[in-house]
Amino acid sequence: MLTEEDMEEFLSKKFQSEGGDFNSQNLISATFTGNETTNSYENVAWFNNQAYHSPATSLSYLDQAFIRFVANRSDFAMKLINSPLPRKTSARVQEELVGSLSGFSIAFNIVLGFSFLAASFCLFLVRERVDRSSLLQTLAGVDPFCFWFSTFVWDFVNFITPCLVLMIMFAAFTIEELNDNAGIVFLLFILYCWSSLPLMYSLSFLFVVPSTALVRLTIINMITGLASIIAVNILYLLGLNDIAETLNWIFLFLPQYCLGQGLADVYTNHKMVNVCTSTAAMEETCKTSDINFQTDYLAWESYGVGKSVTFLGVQGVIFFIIIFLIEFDYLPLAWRLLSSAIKWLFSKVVPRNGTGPLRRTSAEDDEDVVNEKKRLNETPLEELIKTDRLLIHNLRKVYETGSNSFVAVDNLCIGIPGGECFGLLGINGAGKTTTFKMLSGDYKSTSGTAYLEGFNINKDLRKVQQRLGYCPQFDGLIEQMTGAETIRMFARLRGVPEAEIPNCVESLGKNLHFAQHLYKNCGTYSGGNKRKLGTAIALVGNPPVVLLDEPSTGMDPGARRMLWDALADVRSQGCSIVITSHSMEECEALCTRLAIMVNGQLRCLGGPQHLKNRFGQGYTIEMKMPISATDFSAPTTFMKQNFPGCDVKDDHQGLITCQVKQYLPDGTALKLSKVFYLMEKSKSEVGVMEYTVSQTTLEQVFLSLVRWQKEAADNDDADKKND
Ligand SMILES: Nc1ncnc2c1ncn2[C@@H]1O[C@H](COP(=O)(O)OP(=O)(O)OP(=O)(O)O)[C@@H](O)[C@H]1O
Repeated sequence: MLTEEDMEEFLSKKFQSEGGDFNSQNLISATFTGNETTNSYENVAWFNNQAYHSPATSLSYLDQAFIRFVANRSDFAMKLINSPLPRKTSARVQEELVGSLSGFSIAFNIVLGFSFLAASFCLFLVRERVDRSSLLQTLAGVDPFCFWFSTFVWDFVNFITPCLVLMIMFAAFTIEELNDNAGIVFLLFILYCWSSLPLMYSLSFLFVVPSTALVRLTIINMITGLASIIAVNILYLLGLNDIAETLNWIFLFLPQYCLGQGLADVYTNHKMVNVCTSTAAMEETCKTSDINFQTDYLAWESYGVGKSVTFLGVQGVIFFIIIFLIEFDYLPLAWRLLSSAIKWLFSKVVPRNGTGPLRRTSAEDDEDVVNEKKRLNETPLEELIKTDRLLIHNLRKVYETGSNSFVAVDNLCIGIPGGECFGLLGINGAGKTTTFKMLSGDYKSTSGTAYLEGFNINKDLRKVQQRLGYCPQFDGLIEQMTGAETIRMFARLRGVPEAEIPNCVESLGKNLHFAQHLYKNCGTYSGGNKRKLGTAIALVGNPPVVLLDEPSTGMDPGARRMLWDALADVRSQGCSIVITSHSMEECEALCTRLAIMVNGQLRCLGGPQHLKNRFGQGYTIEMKMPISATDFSAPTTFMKQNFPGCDVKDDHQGLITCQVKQYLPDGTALKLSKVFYLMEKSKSEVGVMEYTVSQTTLEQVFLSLVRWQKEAADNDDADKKND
């Protein structure tokens, strides 16, 4: 359409009148102004910038129209070719490098996801270690190599599965840079599993709460992986190649970094290889522009992944060595030696007042305890091994808490023959569990040792553990397994023949009275049933020595008696049992010998009757008075007059309890016949309705001995307050 109007006005009117979309209606136009006489023209080609080729098309049409007009040839036609100039090779390479940033973002996201995935493998390990379940497995004969190998194989299978899914996704989304090198990418994934799993295992030893371990290890993985990759790549982009190269070497010791950098390198190298090997000219340009690419993807130089692959492989070996150094106590030992050296140096620089570890007030040495100590220290070991199945020889444990040391077990000496049930009694904190932990190898003793069937716990711990059944104070069960599965697992570990296992499971369930719960998950068990299962685990495979730490806690009276029967059976078959309990009834029912621990030392040692005879304070007499009686002075006076030194313990609800001394002031023993004669007399003289005479109970012996620990503790507290 021709017009003489101003072009902008013309176009806006046309747009308004025709309506529709401006960009599709108005592509090109032209304005011609000029003077034929002076032969001067000013032509303008207009174009809509939305269309790629509109400038060239517009110019072409304008030129064609102008030539037709000037040459007066209406058939004149022009053909226009619009083609970009060829780009510089270096510009193309640069463009590919910028494009390879998507390789970086793929690597970044994979590392982010793997930070969570890798950390999740520590959850079960921390739980097993803290619940003492792994200790029980070790006691059942699991070799540490076997434990870590099977853990690794299982975790590896679980880890490699998401890696395979990722590779399927690369294929589905046609990420050809990774698909074309699937072998290398898969190798990176395999080696990442190989190195990151043992790293997580060794770090899991630092934690006691599984969820804390998961969160902290995820954060550690994210920081070591993402921050390191970002830092190195930004430094390269900023041209700070020297610093980036140094950091690259340092970060190669981190599995996360190796994986991320490796994947990004595979991606970039693929792009570079494609560009630089497309023509000879490109290859030349790449060489002259110092652009790195490797036709061998496993090359050591950039962008090969040789370094990442090698370092991932080496890391796996190093982290496994660390696990075994921890497992065999070399690393904790080195740490203890280092911290003692630092403490020693520090004490030289800043002298401290103090007399070494806080030793709890010492008990007066009892004759039986002294004799046992003497026997164990003076008899040759070869002789003792013949008579005593378990020998606890000057066992001592000092806990280091911050700057303080605390003696929990103080030179314990006990010999326990085969077929004995030995009770270790004491109030809370006396040191019983610590003793068990040292015997089971859970804790190292500070000094002294123990021998089980001649094997020294400090030198042949594995052999000791294989001969020991242990029911710890806290259950140590894997909550996802049923009771039957748990017993079956421990039976297999202890080498019970496969054919006998079903019978073993059923009989333990029946004897310990929890057969109806055998096929339920342990996590759903009540406290008492958990203790029954814990005891069953300790008894699986008939070990020669069984340690039971408060096995009957939480059991109902019926179940408790069933447990006693089961333990009595086991003892009669020749097994030595060492039991701790707060139930004196249980100790009287089960123990052939017992010791009471006070402040980490033995306060007394011997059979229940022997202890009652030695430490008993005579007889306990209970008198029942008529309900209407309100004045008890007459019976009280009667008792005090007839039984010198009589202690009236209680006088409520018409019930009077008196403690009568076994020996009279002149040293002669009080005869039972005299006791009954006087009590019969009390019926007629002071109106006693009924009476009972009983010997001092074990509980009374216990209370009289441990009262000493309480008093000592109270005195210690008072001293501290005074300080
Ligand atoms: N890991 C530890 N670090 C520091 N002190 C500890 C540690 N474990 C135990 N103790 C302390 O050692 C002492 C003995 O503890 P232990 O658990 O052996 O007592 P226990 O006789 O088994 O008590 P309970 O009857 O309550 O089980 C206690 O004073 C306790 O606080």
